[in-house]
Amino acid sequence: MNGDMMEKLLDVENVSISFIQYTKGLNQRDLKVITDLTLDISEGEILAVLGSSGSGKSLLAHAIFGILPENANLNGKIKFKGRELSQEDKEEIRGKDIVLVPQSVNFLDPLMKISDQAIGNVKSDDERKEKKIKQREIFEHYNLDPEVDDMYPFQLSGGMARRVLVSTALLSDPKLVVADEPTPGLDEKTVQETLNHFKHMKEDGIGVLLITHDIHAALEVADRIGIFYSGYVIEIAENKDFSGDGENLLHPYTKALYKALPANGFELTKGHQPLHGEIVEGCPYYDRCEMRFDRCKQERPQLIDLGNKKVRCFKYEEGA
Ligand SMILES: Nc1ncnc2c1ncn2[C@@H]1O[C@H](COP(=O)(O)OP(=O)(O)OP(=O)(O)O)[C@@H](O)[C@H]1O
Ligand code: NI
Repeated sequence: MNGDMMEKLLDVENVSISFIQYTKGLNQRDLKVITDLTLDISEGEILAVLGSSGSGKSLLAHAIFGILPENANLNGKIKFKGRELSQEDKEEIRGKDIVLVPQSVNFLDPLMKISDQAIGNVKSDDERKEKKIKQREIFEHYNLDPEVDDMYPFQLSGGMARRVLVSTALLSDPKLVVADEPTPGLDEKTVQETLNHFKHMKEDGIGVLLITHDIHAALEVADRIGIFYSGYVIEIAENKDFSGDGENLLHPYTKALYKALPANGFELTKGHQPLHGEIVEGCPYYDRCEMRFDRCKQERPQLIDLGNKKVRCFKYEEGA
C-alpha cells in the first residue's frame, strides 16, 4: 500500500502528561512523565512507540482513550481524522472507531464469560445475535474454539488471553488499534502469532499504534518507529533506517541503540535516563551524547520535522 495515499487517522500533537506530586508539607510539584509528544498514524500503517519500562507508554495509550488516572494532567491535542477529541468524544469513540488492546488481561472482567464481554452492550436481541455470529467468526479466525466463549478469564492460558484481547478489539471494526505491550510473557510462537495479527490488520487498512519495549517486535512489523527517551520522543525513524551501519538513523541515542543490537542482545535502558520530573535544562541525552556541543546543555531541542522522519536534536536544524 502506498503510504502517501492513505488517510491520516491519529494525530498526537505536543502532548504532555504530568502528575501533581506532594512533597514535604503542602508543597507540590509537577511530575512530568511525557513531554511534548508528537506522532501520527495513517490508515494501513503500523507505528511502534519504543520505550523502556515506566517511560509512559501506557499513559500515552490511556490518554488517547480518555482513561488517564484522576490525578493526571493532560496537555496538547489528540485528533482523530483531523478533529480534536474532547474527553466526551473519546468516551464516545472508544470501543468503536478506536480500540485498545490492553497491556494487562486484568482489563477483562473476571466475573463475566468471555463471549459476553467481547460482545459488550447491545440494544436488542437481534443485535446480540448478529454480534454473536461475528464474535464467533473472529474468534475462530484466531483459533479460539467455541468452548472459550463460555469460559471465564482465569481459565485462559496467556496466549489464549492475548488472542481474546486482540479479537475482542476487532469485533467493532475499528479504524485504529492501539496495542499496549502485546507480546511480553508470551512464548516465541505466540509472539509471532500476535505480530502476524497486526500485519493482517494493516493489510485490512487499519492503523496500528504498537506500544512496546521490544525492539525486535517493533522492527518486525512497524513501518515507522518512535523512540522514547526520558519522556521525549527523540526520533521517529523509518523501519528501513534500522539497517546497515545505522547510518540513516538520526539521533545519537537511536544510533547507539541500534549498534547495541546484534552484539549485546539488546538493552534499551543501558545507562541512566534522566528520571521523570528531574529538571534537565538542555537536551535529555546531553550526558551521554558523543556529538554534543555547548548549546545542548542549556537549551532543549524541539522536534524537527523532516517529512516522514522526525528528530529532536540540534544537529539537524537547518544551517547546523
Ligand atoms: N496515578 C499515577 N500517579 C502518579 N504517577 C503515576 C501514576 N500512573 C503512572 N505514574 C507514573 O508514570 C510512569 C509511566 O507509567 P506507564 O504505566 O505509562 O509506563 P509504561 O511505559 O507503560 O511502563 P511498562 O513498560 O512497565 O508498562 C510510571 O513510572 C509512574 O511513575
Ligand atoms: Ni505500560
